[in-house]
Amino acid sequence: MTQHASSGTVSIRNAGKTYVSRGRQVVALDDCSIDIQAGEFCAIVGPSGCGKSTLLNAIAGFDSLSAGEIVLDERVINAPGLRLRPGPDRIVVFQHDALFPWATVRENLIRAPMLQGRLSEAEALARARELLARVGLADVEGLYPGAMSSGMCRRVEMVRALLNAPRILLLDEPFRGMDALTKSATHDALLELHASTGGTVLFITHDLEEAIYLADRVLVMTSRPGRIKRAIEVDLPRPRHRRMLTSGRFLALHHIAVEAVREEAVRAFVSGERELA
Ligand SMILES: Nc1ncnc2c1ncn2[C@@H]1O[C@H](COP(=O)(O)OP(=O)(O)OP(=O)(O)O)[C@@H](O)[C@H]1O
Repeated sequence: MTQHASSGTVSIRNAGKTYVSRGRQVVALDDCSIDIQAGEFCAIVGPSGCGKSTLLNAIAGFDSLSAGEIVLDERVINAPGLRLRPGPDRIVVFQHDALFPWATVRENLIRAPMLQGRLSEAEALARARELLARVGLADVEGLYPGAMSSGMCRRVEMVRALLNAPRILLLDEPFRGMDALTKSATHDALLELHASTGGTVLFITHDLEEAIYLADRVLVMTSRPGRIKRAIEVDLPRPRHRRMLTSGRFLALHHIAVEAVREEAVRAFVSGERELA
């Protein structure tokens, strides 16, 4: 099961992405560079439209870079002209529901590893049950997604992603729109899964509190064209607990992140005004 998870080093080197839409060029990323260590939990924050999803999609292999390269465990996975190969080594969890509605939780979980021949049915089921128990869902395997809350579905999706033992788990605002209690329980489920599987995680969010609570490093992106403006080391101990949210250190980190993002949001606003002028 852990054939990928012991690795997961990502190098983003001078990445650039320019979209051409209706004859107009949009430079989403420019000279964006960062190294992410194996097992590291990084959160990416930044103003709306700064290129966060573009970067995540480039790592996932959904869209090509226009410049630079992305290297995963010494293999170039994205560069201009390179044939992209998205696969189970890089799994994305989105905000919207992605479970098969016509299949039970058990079928949703064990299908891919069995079809790929990586795990037998018994192995997949044992691993699925172990991970479900870790996120407080020991008794849901016979349910259909329609019978579960969004928070439960998102936890099952994270378990499904990790059953594929990805080198990197990519999450694009997966908890957006959840109520505070559900969000908090889902944070702790993700932390538990990260602690027990040890894989690399890249998590996009607008919620700076969430970013600091979960991550080892918070990467703040500039306004478009996006690049990494600042990497904030989150030196809070693990395991994380909700009571840390009110600690002096947490509040200091939050202040640093808010200021960094605010600066970029203002810059985006000003450049938007100039574009309109
Ligand atoms: N397929 C596309 N074609 C043209 N422009 C695009 C395309 N996808 C994204 N863009 C533009 O690229 C820029 C970056 O978009 P992206 O979705 O990566 O930003 P983001 O930081 O994830 O935004 P948000 O926080 O609002 O989700 C935006 O200006 C967006 O309009």
